[in-house]
Order: sequence, then structure tokens, then C-alpha cells
Amino acid sequence: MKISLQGVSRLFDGTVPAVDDVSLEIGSGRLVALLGPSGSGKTTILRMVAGLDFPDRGTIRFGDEDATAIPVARRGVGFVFQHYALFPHMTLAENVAFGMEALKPKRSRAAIAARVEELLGLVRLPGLGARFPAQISGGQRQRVALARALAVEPRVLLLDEPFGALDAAVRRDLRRWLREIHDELGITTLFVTHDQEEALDLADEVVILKDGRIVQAGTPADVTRRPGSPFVLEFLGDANRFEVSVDGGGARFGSAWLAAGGVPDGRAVLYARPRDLAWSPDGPGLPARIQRILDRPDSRRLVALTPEGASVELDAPPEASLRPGENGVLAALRWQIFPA
Ligand SMILES: Nc1ncnc2c1ncn2[C@@H]1O[C@H](COP(=O)(O)OP(=O)(O)OP(=O)(O)O)[C@@H](O)[C@H]1O
Repeated sequence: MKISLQGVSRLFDGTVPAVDDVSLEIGSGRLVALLGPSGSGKTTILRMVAGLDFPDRGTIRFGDEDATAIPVARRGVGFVFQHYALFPHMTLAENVAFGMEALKPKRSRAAIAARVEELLGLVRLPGLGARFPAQISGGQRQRVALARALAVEPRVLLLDEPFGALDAAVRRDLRRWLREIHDELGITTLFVTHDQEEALDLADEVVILKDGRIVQAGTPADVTRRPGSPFVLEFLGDANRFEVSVDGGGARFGSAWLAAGGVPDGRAVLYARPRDLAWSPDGPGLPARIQRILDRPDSRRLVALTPEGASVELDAPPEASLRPGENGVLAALRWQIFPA
């Protein structure tokens, strides 16, 4: 089921739109993430797709059908929200069966019981139907919430920060698991998160929002390799920012000359992520001094200070023999320049 939004706006108080002229297509069977800072309009878009809220302008189509004014009960969507808790007084099986009792045509009790067991198996919790929500972990509860959302055979699955309340390791596990389930079922899914890593790991396509507008959309590879603006570049991950001056297609970076293709002459901003800078004892680049060395399980990070007092972070190979206080140069391996 393809979903399309055309020129959708939502004004709550009539002044600043929470969602501002958003046009977006979610291809059938795709998993699309809405990513943006707090207040950028993600939840409002999701609620309008669900039929829990309605646009002031624009249309929402499900396939060829105009769904803009169809209420939630007739829209055929399943949702999982961070705080859309399971019913605590019901067993897991009763929670999953909850929406199925209202399905038409009516299912027999045996058919419902069989489907509940099948769904608990799908979310990798077979045989736990008799337990209560308090007797399972937070991660398992969100898996049951997904089984409950799937029980009504939705045409579309909507997830709003479903793993937001869980710790980092559990979130990573659930992310992989959700992707597997999605690949198994192929159900069109819209996922809201403010966690860049989650969106990039999980989605076929990432839609980045700011102040109710789409600032960039594309595959994870597109948006990370070709961020269209300083906002997207900074929002997607750690980046060092240097003020430079572009002159004749290049910019000076210490003693190095870096290409600035397409950027007009004048003041500009150069960005380099920690992995895009290398430390070397000498050679072309920006002079700096190592201030701190941060050894982490998956990387080694240097914090270096330039003579102007700017603090720069860069990755270094774990085996390099380096010491705080050492002088050297920052060499740029990859960079991006935007007009200031
Ligand atoms: N019911 C409402 N009445 C008035 N303003 C609202 C309402 N719901 C949301 N807003 C406003 O709309 C804007 C977008 O909110 P929304 O919840 O969609 O953002 P979000 O990107 O999902 O944020 P978060 O990540 O914090 O959940 C915010 O400025 C918010 O204050």
C-alpha cells in the first residue's frame, strides 16, 4: 500500500505551522524513517497518516484512495507508540487478541487463539501468551505491542519512537529484529525517531525534518554522503566546523589547499567528520596539539587544539603511538564546504 502526502500542513494555533507544506511518498512495502529534532513535526505527520489528527491543507492518499478525512478506525493502520502501553491486567495473549475481536468478518475463538500464537512466534516470544506485561522486559513488551499492532492486519504500520524508552543495547537488538520482521512481512512502514543512528540503520529512506518542513530525503547513503545543508550534516553526526575563505575554487586549511568546487568566493564553512581527518607529525594541513586521547571499544579519538584555540576531534588507529602534548598537523581526507 503506497502512501502519499501532497502539500500537507497543520496549524495548531493559526500562527506557526507544526507541519508546513509536506509532500512525501512512501512506496509500497518500504520502511521510511521521519527523522528530526524535537518539535520538527514528526509525530504530527504520523498522527495525520494514522487518522488521529487531520491536515488543515493538503491530501493524504492510501494507494489511489483519498484517505485525508477517513477516521482512524477505518484507515487500516497498526501503530506502536513509545507510551502506548499494553493493558497491564490482561495477559500477553489477551493484549494481542484485543483488536481482533472487532475484526470483520468475525473470527472464531480458536482462529483468534491460533493467530495470537502465530504472532507471538513472529515477534520471537512463542509460548509466553499466559504471562502478564509486568512479567516480561521492556524490550519484550514493545515486541508484544508490535504483535498487537499486526493482529488487526493493517495495511500500514506506524511506529513512533517505539524503542525510545529502552537502553542502547536493547534498542540496537530491536532495530535489527524490526528490520527482519519488516523484510518478512513487507508491510509499508513509517517510523518516527530523533535518533540518527536508528534511522540510518533501519530505513530504506530517511526523511529529515526541521520546523515542520522536509529539508532532505533520500537513502541513508544519499543523506550521509551528500548532505544538502549544514543543518543536515550537523544533525546526522559529529562534525568539526572550520570557518574558511574560498578563493578561486579552493580554501586554505592551514598549509593545505582544499578544493571547494561550486562554492562562490567569500566566507564559507568547512566541515570534516572525525573519521575524515588524520593526524600526522608533519606535512600539509592545520597545525595542532594533541590535548586528550579517548580510547573507546570501537575507536580511538583524539581531541586536538589548534593555535587559535579551536578544539577538533578526529579518529586515530588504535595502534598509533601518540601522547597528549604532541604537536603535529591535521590533514583533511574528506571535507564539505558550504557558503557561510
Ligand atoms: N495538540 C497540539 N496543540 C498545539 N500544538 C501542538 C500540538 N501537537 C504538537 N504541537 C506543536 O507542533 C510542533 C510539532 O510537534 P510534534 O510533536 O509533531 O514534533 P516532533 O518532531 O514529533 O517532536 P518530538 O520528537 O519532541 O516528539 C511543536 O511545536 C508542538 O509544540
